[in-house]
Amino acid sequence: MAGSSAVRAAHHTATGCTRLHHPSSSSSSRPRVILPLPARRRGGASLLRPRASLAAAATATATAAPTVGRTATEEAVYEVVLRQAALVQQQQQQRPRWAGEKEDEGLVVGWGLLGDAYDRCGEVCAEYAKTFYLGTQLMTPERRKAVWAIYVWCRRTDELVDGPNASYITPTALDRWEKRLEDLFEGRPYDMYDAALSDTVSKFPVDIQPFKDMIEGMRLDLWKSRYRTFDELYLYCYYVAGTVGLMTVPVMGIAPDSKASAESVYNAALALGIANQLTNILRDVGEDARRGRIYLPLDELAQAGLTEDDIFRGKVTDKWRRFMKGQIQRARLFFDEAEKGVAHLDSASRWPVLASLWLYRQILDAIEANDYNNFTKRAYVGKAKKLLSLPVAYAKAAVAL
Ligand SMILES: CC(C)=CCC/C(C)=C/CC/C(C)=C/CC/C(C)=C/[C@@H]1[C@@H](COP(=O)(O)OP(=O)(O)O)[C@]1(C)CC/C=C(\C)CC/C=C(\C)CCC=C(C)C
Ligand SMILES: [Mn+2]
Repeated sequence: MAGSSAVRAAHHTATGCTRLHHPSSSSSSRPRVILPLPARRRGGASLLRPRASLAAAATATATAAPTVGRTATEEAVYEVVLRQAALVQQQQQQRPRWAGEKEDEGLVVGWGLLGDAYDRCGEVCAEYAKTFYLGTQLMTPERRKAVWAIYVWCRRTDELVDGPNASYITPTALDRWEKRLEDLFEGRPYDMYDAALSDTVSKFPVDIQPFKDMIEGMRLDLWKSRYRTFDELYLYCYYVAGTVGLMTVPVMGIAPDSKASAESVYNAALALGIANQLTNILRDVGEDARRGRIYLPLDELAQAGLTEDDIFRGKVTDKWRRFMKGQIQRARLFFDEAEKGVAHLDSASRWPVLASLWLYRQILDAIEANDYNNFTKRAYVGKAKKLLSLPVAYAKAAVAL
C-alpha cells in the first residue's frame, strides 16, 4: 500500500541495504530498493523457492556447488508476498466489500460507463488471451470482470516496452504511467480501462505494490539486456510475471475451507508467475537474441561452457542440450511449487489457473520435442493438446481440495 515504499525507505536507512541501480532512475523516481533481510529470519526451508534443489537442478551439469538459503533478492520479494497475504487475511476477517453490494455502489463513474469499461476489458482479454478469457468464464461476474481489468492493465504495461510505440518509450513515460496508476488507485482513473481497474481495486484487497513492481520490470527492459546470475533473473521474473500472481489472488480468492496459510497460497501464485516467465524466456531464446537480448544467466552459461556468441550463432550442440535440460528442470520445479497452491484457491478459480499452468508447462515439453532448438523453432502447444488440457484441468480442479 502507500506505506510500503516508506517502509522500504526506512529499512534502507536503517540497514544500508543494496540498491539496484539503473540509469533510468531519476531523482524523482524512487530507486528500487532490495532489502537484505536476515537470511533465515523465518527459519526452515524456503517456501518461496526450494533453493538448494532448484539451484542444483540448474547446475546439474556444472561444477559449481548449489547455493543454499534465500538470497537478499528472494527475501525482498518475500516481503511483498507477506504484505499481500496480510491484506487478504484482513479481508477474510471482514465482509468482502463487493458481497451483496449493488454493482454501481461507490463508483467513480456511472454503472453504464463502468459496465462498458469492463466489457471493453473483456473484449481485449478475449482477443489477446483466449485461454485466460475462457478460464474466466466460470468465475463469478465480479471476479471475472476484475481479472479482465487486471489483464488489460498488464497487457498495456507490457505494450509500452514491447508494442509498436516501444521505441518512443522513455523512463519518464514509465514514470507517468506509474503516476496514472497511483491516480487510479486513489479513485481518479484516466480512461475507461483505468476506470475498470480503479473499481476493481476499490472492491478487492489488491495492493498497489505488485503493479508498481511490474512497471519496474519494464524499466529494467529499457536498459538491461543481460542477466549475470539467476538471482538477477529471478528479480526480473518477479517484476514482470510473479507480480501477476500477487495481483490476481485477492480477486480469485482463497477457498474458505482451505487450511493453507494465505502466505503459502501467495507463494504458489508467485511461483506460477516465475515459472511462466522462465518458460517464456526458454521458448524465446532465438527471438530475444535477434533483439540483442540474453535473459539466460550468464554465469550458468559459462559453467556449461557456453558463451554469448554461442547464443547468437544459435547452433544446437550437446552442451546446449545439457544446459537447456537444467533450465527446463528448474522451470518445472516452479510449476510444481505453483500447482500445490491451486487446490487452495476458491473453487471457481482453480480450473482456469490449473489449465493455464498446464498449458504453459507444456511449452517446456515442446522445447524438448524440438530437440532444444529454441533458436529457430518456436515451441508451441497444438490446438488438440490445448483442448484436451481444459477438461482434464476442469476434472482435476473439481476434486482438488
Ligand atoms: C495459487 C496460484 C497458483 C494462483 C495463481 C495465480 C495466478 C493467476 C497467476 C498468474 C500467473 C500468470 C498468468 C503470469 C503471467 C506471466 C506472463 C506471461 C508475463 C508476461 C510478461 C512479459 O513477457 P514477455 O514480454 O517476455 O512476453 P510476451 O512476448 O510479451 O508475451 C508479461 C507479458 C506481463 C504481462 C502479463 C499479462 C498480460 C498476463 C496477465 C494475466 C492475467 C491478469 C490473467 C491471469 C488469469 C488466469 C486465469 C491465469
Ligand atoms: Mn512482452
